[in-house]
Amino acid sequence: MAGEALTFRDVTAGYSHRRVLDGVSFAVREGEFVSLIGPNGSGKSTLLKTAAALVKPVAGSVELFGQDVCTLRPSLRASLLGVVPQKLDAPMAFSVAEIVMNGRVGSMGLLGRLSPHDHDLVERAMIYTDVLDLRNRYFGELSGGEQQRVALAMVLAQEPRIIMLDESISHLDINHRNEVLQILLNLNREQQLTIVLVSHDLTLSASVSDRLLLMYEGRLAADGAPHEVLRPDLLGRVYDCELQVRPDPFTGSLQVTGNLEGRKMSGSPAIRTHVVAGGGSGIELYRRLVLEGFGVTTGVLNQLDSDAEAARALSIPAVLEQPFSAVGQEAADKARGMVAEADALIITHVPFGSGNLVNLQIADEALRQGLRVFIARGLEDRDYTEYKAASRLAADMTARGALSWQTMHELIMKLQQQQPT
Ligand SMILES: Nc1ncnc2c1ncn2[C@@H]1O[C@H](COP(=O)(O)OP(=O)(O)OP(=O)(O)O)[C@@H](O)[C@H]1O
Repeated sequence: MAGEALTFRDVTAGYSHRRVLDGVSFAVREGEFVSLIGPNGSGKSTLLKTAAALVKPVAGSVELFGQDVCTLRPSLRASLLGVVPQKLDAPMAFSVAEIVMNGRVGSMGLLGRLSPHDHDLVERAMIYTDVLDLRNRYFGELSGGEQQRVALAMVLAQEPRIIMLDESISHLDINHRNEVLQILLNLNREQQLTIVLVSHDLTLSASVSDRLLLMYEGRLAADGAPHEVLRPDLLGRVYDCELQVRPDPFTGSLQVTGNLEGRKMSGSPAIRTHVVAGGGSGIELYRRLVLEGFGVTTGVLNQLDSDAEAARALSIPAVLEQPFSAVGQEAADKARGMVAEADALIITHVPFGSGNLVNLQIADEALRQGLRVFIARGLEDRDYTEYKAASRLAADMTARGALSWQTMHELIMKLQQQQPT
């Protein structure tokens, strides 16, 4: 069995004021083709940077072929690992050929010259990636896709034993993307090159990879064969949306698709929601509810609150109170009128104080009248009312049938499951 090419042992890493990776452990064996997937900001690029020793772990260790990456000499590290970044930060006034030659710098002799063998490798890398015709052009004047192919050529010329690609094929047109993938697959099969591909294309990742690593909020949420990782329930939790997974009828490879058909069908809003928000706790939810085809009203919010701004931008009817004022009788009654038209009332992760407690009391009245009420979990941690009045009321409402929610995906599933008949 092949040895371990890349090993992460309980790695915690990040930037000066921000921890991103949190206890990440996995091993990629030599000759494996692995895709690293996960939502934006989940830590994929940071993981790649940690593997390349550009980010140093604050705990745990990273090994390349059994050697601690932080103690490897840069030239040895370059012979083991090549990273194709999302965007190559190369001097714009360098020619394509000069940049690709840069891939051989680590192996230059004492005289600092490239050997004929080096020149052959540079030329082959340019042929593989279809940039030979661009060899005399300035890097800065190339298109995004052309620049990505040059970056890949530079790493191929480096002849590393592991190649990591950070979304590096996303800008390529379909022909070049397929060609690059074919090159990677050939190198993987014929020369046991280990590949780690960061990709947002789950279908593509499933079709080319032996294994998928799924990142979520800086941790490894799943590690396994595509059919073990691409499970709708798991993807739903991680991506916070509904995804379908089916085998391709011709190739058998898994295909992951969003539920756009459902969205297109919803003409007039099937479910009208009233959202109790504030302090920015509603922005993402408003957007999501509107995109999913729900009717949305909101309030009572204070004018100038970021939720009030978001509601205005999304044309969501809102009841507003003066800035920095407690919710008054007139606004509360207007909100009651809106709630009377709703099929469900949602309380976000909004903090409660004496000024907005009335919003929770309106929700309580609605619950008593049979409206479905959804309360974001953890209200006790956001309760600034005297004697914890808000948490006590919320607990009482929960005992009388109010439902709790944490993620938007969970909330939307619950809203859809319980459509009014
Ligand atoms: N140089 C940096 N300094 C501080 N924080 C950073 C830095 N680079 C990234 N981050 C933060 O670290 C988190 C993880 O970012 P990272 O780029 O690793 O995610 P990703 O999964 O690659 O995202 P994407 O899919 O959007 O490329 C994000 O919250 C990001 O804002």
